[in-house]
Amino acid sequence: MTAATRITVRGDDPYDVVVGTGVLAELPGLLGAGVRTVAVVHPAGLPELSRPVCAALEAAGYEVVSLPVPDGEDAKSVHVAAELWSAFGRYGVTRSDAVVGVGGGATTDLAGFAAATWLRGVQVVQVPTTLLAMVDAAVGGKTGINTPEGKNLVGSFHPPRGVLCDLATLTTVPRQDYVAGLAEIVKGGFIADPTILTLIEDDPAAARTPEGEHTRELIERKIQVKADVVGADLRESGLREILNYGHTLAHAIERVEDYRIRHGEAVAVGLVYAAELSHLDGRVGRDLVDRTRSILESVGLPTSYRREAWPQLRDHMRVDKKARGAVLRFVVLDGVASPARLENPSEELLEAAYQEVAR
Ligand SMILES: NC(=O)c1ccc[n+]([C@@H]2O[C@H](COP(=O)([O-])OP(=O)(O)OC[C@H]3O[C@@H](n4cnc5c(N)ncnc54)[C@H](O)[C@@H]3O)[C@@H](O)[C@H]2O)c1
Ligand SMILES: O=C(O)C(=O)C[C@@H](O)[C@H](O)[C@H](O)COP(=O)(O)O
Ligand SMILES: [Zn+2]
Repeated sequence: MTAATRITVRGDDPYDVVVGTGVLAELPGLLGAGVRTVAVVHPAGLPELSRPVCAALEAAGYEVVSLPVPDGEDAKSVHVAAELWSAFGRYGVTRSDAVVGVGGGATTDLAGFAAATWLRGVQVVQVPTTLLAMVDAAVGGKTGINTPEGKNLVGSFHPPRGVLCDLATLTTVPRQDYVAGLAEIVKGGFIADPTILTLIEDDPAAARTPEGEHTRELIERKIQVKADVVGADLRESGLREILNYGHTLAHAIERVEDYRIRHGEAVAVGLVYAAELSHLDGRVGRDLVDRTRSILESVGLPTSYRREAWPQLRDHMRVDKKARGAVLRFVVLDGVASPARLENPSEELLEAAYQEVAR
């Protein structure tokens, strides 16, 4: 066990992100007063993650309902959400009760969405167990599910009551899933915290493991970036869009792949595309694009995608949430830690940037 760090997310309903190793005992303290029943939503195939959570809650006197859901992205569907709503009804989850989401970002997105919609909103505490979920998905209150038309198209802003990141859970995360989480950390480096970039550049091999010398610092720095942004702009009326850097293309790739590519891997390609757009629009030098590619490749993330997919990708980008009518809007960079918006880029620019990531 290590001493816990508490990162506070400000806003109308502030909450803490608790980070440490062996910190599960902190979980009951994150629930609000008056909770009796806790519905624990978790991937069906990972009972070793949900069992200790349920046990800690039972030991603290809560009535615990264990609700297994499909693994990964398959959980983010209206059908699975409907099954959770039925279960909440059967087990009598009331407005004074709580949902706890345990798992990767897909599970916490679904659990948050189910909590946001049940009885028009019950409290949720997130217990992320992947790198990506700790540094991004579980923090900030964006919840969502996918529809046949695209990624996260249905959802709500529903901040958690608290977030518990037990770093001990990271030791079992498959290596490729762990590395995928680094894409969101690198994103945080480019939009806001350049120290993240130098920490990875100094020792990329260490960054790839939960045991790395700077792992905890990388995690806490990225959580701080996210906390600062969502604390100032929960509903993405402006500033929060910077967290979407790289995501316009990434979500289109995920849709084209029918979600059989990891979110973080698609984000890695999307980060290179956004850097290329920034360069071709005359905002940054080629060095920033090269640095983006080099840092992502140094940890084993992809930086290119199929050339022939462009027409399909372009079509899917239409439903990006930053679009306004037919006008596409991108987060780009004017430099490291200097995000900006690119509105209504020409088709030529969009395609020219894609040619640079195409293989
Ligand atoms: N809401 C947000 O702000 C936000 C931000 C970023 C990403 N996301 C979403 O997060 C999702 C991606 O999250 P992810 O990368 O965690 O993927 P994921 O949830 O699919 O998890 C990856 C895999 O790891 C398994 N797993 C989880 N914890 C484990 C553990 N401790 N040990 C072993 N296996 C474990 C999962 O069951 C899954 O098979 C996407 O749906 C993405 O859209 C949301
Ligand atoms: O928190 C945010 O805001 C983000 O954009 C973080 C992203 O990493 C995340 O993938 C998010 O779910 C994308 O949001 P969307 O609104 O484009 O679906
Ligand atoms: Zn993301």
